[in-house]
Amino acid sequence: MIRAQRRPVDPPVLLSVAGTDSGGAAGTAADLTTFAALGAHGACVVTAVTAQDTTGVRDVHPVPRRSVEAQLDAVLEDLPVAASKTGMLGHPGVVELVAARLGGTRLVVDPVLVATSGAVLGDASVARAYVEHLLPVAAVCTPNADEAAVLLGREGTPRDLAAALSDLGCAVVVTGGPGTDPAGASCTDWLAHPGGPVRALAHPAVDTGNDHGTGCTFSAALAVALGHGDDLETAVARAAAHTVAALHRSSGWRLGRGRGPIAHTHDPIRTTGGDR
Ligand SMILES: Nc1ncnc2c1ncn2[C@@H]1O[C@H](COP(=O)(O)OP(=O)(O)O)[C@@H](O)[C@H]1O
Ligand SMILES: Cc1ncc(COP(=O)(O)O)c(N)n1
Repeated sequence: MIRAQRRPVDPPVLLSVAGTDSGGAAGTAADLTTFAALGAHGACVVTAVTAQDTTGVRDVHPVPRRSVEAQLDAVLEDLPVAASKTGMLGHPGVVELVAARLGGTRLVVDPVLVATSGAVLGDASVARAYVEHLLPVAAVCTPNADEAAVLLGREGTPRDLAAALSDLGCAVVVTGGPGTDPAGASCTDWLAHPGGPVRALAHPAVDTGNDHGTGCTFSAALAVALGHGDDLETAVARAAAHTVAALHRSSGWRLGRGRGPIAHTHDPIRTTGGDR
């Protein structure tokens, strides 16, 4: 007798709206692999194609707005998106488009403006569009301290920048690498809710030069946790733990001539050498 098979549970669908990185460390590559590592199905809307490696960005080819719009329509008209995240958007028109389509949903905005290598991936008009259109309708925004200062047009402590950005209407995590601790032993992220207190969230620092794609991985993991229904503090803690574990896995790698990729792998398949 053939028994009726129970239908497997559908994975949550997570959407990445980001640029590609030909070196496979940041952007779409980091987002989709993080979604997969955390058990989600990843959809991706590509906003720009970058020629990039571990040492820097050689070329940026923006995807036309109407193509970004068509990709967004294709995903949103077909798939039950539980949460989304944005990375490099590259053009103010694309920032406005994303605000119109994804505003008010479980949306994590990683305002990518400058790459780790120093390349500008979003100019002043993009920063203005984030402030005017996207941050007021996002669930949470995850700039590093430099990006937070560019968005606000002024310097400040990470705590102060987090509080000021949250006044725009969304929760904010100002992320900090190991440079936030003079001893380099811990990293502190600053979490601010609109109108609420700012909390310092510290975790151990990983001593590594392989951190290209870290911010993308963190914000993608944060979107997965929010898609699961976690509250923001739990989601931030889970995303940080995932990121730290990934940085540990790649810390001994020697890939590329520059800042190597953060690990996107889970349990690597090891070569056993067969029966020898
Ligand atoms: N060397 C590190 N060890 C542990 N955590 C890190 C390290 N570098 C970054 N992080 C964490 O990774 C997340 C993303 O931060 P960050 O590196 O500031 O992003 P970005 O790539 O946008 O600059 C944060 O939670 C931050 O604390
Ligand atoms: C396409 C793309 N998106 C995002 C980043 C930022 O990542 P990082 O800060 O690690 O350079 C990047 N370099 N390229």
